[in-house]
Amino acid sequence: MSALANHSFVKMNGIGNEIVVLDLRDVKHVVTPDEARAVASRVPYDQLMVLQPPRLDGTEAFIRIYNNDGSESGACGNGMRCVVRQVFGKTGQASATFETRAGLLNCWQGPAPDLYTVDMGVPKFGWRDIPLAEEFRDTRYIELQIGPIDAPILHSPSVVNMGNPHAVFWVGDIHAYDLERFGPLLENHPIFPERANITLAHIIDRDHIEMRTWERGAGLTKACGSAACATAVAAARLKRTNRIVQMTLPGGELTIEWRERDDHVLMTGTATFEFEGRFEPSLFASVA
Ligand SMILES: N[C@@H](CCC[C@H](N)C(=O)O)C(=O)O
Repeated sequence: MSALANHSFVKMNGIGNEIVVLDLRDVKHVVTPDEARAVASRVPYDQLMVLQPPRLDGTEAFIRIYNNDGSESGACGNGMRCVVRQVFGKTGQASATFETRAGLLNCWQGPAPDLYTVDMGVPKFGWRDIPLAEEFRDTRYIELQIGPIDAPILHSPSVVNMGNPHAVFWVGDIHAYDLERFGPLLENHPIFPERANITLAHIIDRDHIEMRTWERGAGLTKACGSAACATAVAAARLKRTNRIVQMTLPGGELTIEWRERDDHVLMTGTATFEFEGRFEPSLFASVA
C-alpha cells in the first residue's frame, strides 16, 4: 500500500496558486510522479509541496516540488509561502531555512502578520543556466517568436532562471493574447530543453508590473511566484523598472525586491489556508 494512504494533507493557496502541502518528515517515502498525479485527480492543485526530513543541519526540511503533471520543479515561490505559514503556525517560529533542489531558501515573517517573505536566491542569466538549447550571449532578449515571420504575435522574450526556467514576453495588454493556446507551444519549444514557464508582462511604470503566466507542468494559473521574481528581475535588468516593484497577478499582489547588496530576490505576499484532509487509500490503488 502507498505510504500516502490515510496520510493528512493541507490545501492552501498563494494568491490563487493552488497548493497542497504534504508533510512527510515522519515517513521515509519519495512521492512518485504517479502518486503526484493521483493526488491532483482528487485534490486539484498547481503544485504539491512535499516536506521530507532535513538533509542539512539548520534546515527545517528538504522540499520536493511537484507540478500537477507529475514533473518536479526546483522552485515554487507561492508554494514556499504556504509551507512557511504552516511551519510557523505549528512552531511559532518567525524565520526558517528550507532546502530545495535549487538550494537553500531563507524565509521569514513579513512586515504584517499575514505576509511571508521568501529569499528566492540569485537569478541566473547564462544561456546554459536557463537552460537554452543554443548559445545566446545576451539573454535580456532572445530571438524567439510565434506567428507569421513578418508579423509575429509574440517575440523577443527575456529569459531568466529563478531555480526554474522562465521566458517573459513584454506586451502592452496581458489580456490580449490567448495564453492557453500559445502557452503550451512556447513551454515545449525546442529552444527550452527543460521546457519553460511562459509569462506575459506589461510594465505599468517603474514601480509596477502586471503579468500572467502559463506554468510548465501545470498550465494557466492565477499566480506564479517564481515568474513574478523572474519578471521583476528581467525588467530591472532592462533598466525599465526599479529594483523594488509591485507585481499584479490575476490572483493577487506580490512585492519583489532584487536586493542591491547581494542580488538575492525577495518575494513577499500572503498564503491562505483552505482545508485539511486525509488521502483515501483507494486513491493509490492503481499506482505503482
Ligand atoms: N507556481 C510556482 C512555480 C511552479 C513551478 C513551475 N511550474 C515549474 O515547473 O518550474 C511559483 O509560485 O513559483
